[in-house]
Amino acid sequence: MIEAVGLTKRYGAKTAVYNLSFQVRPGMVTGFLGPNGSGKSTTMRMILGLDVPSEGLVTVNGRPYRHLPNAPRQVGALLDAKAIHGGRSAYHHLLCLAQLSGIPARRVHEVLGVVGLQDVAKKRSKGFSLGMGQRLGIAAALLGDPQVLLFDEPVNGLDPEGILWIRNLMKRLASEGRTVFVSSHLMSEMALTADHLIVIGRGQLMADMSVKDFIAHNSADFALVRTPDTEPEQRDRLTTALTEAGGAVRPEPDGALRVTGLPLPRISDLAHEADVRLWELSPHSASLEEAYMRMTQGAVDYRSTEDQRFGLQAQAPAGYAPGALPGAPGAPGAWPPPQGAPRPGYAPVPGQPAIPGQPNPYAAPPQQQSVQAPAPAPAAAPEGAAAPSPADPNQRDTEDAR
Ligand SMILES: Nc1ncnc2c1ncn2[C@@H]1O[C@H](COP(=O)(O)OP(=O)(O)OP(=O)(O)O)[C@@H](O)[C@H]1O
Repeated sequence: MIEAVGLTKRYGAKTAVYNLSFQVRPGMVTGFLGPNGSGKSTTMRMILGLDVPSEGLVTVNGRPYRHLPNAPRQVGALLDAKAIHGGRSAYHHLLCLAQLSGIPARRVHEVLGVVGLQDVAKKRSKGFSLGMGQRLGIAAALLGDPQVLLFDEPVNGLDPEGILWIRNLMKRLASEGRTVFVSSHLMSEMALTADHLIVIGRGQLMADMSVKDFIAHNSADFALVRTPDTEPEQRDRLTTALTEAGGAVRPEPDGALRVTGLPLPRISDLAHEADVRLWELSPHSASLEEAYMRMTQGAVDYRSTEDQRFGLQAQAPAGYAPGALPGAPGAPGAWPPPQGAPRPGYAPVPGQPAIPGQPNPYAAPPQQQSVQAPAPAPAAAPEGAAAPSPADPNQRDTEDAR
């Protein structure tokens, strides 16, 4: 179990992590998500005692990492796969680590097999591809057979086969009762791998909940409605009828209508009453990626001028005056938003109005949830965002089930 309480890290004037409190429990894979520069690596470094918190505390199995007896046997981590002495072979790299922690040499052979590097164990690691380096880093994390594992972007550089392998590995480690904490930018991968999510934005906790709840709380279910292409007036008539009935209607690029706020049978009845034929009426749920984009919209430091994310927001409620892009000073999505102001950077929280005093038209049935509106904290745009790496060939491990 990993537990953070009021964890804060400042680098001079820069607050990288602010007042983070969360628990990472054993027996499940917990995904750690956040935009570039949101403080994920800093948090992981503090968990591992590589950075000292400015305030607060983080413990592993009840103790700060530096106070853990024989820490490498309790905690394994992949932080930076490139942090390897390139002149050493994979075998010798692992053997050195094992000897430092009193781990028997036979364990080196075991982990080389687990990660599929047994055939290149004697080769110098400087000739390794990015994916092979990732596997070597994972082998090092597994060396002490630890109960707690941290992986920072473990699928970085892995090809589809490698990604599948690591997905299965993490699930297996969690099913053995271990604590598995993994950061990733790949939402589709997290949706398949993680059971639970901790999401941060600009160093602050934004969500701590199951993947299922996260999607339910941060995405509005919607209906896709399609009228005959050849009769645009039917589409206009239906748009009017649905809007008058309280639905929010947004045209899709392919000519369909995306409708929120009305149940499917009601849409069907309204179409019938308006004498409109339907070619499609289908229910849809947002993906984890869409839910994540909606939640973190206001907490992104780096954004292309061609970024399409704005379109992922739920349509603004009546009376809402859109302004500059979220994050711009003085814009509705500026960080931190003024007290009580609408938050265009976030999907309306289910059960809560997007604008105080007005109903939330996209609301799912009210449920208990723990999305947190970050408290004001000093934050400035960090430098140097890492780009995802292309896939590259990798080895196959001895435990590959396929
Ligand atoms: N040693 C340091 N000195 C000064 N600032 C730092 C240091 N380490 C991190 N930061 C800053 O703290 C912020 C959080 O960085 P961090 O690397 O933890 O984010 P991240 O979420 O891991 O980002 P990414 O997803 O891009 O890897 C960034 O603004 C970064 O520039």
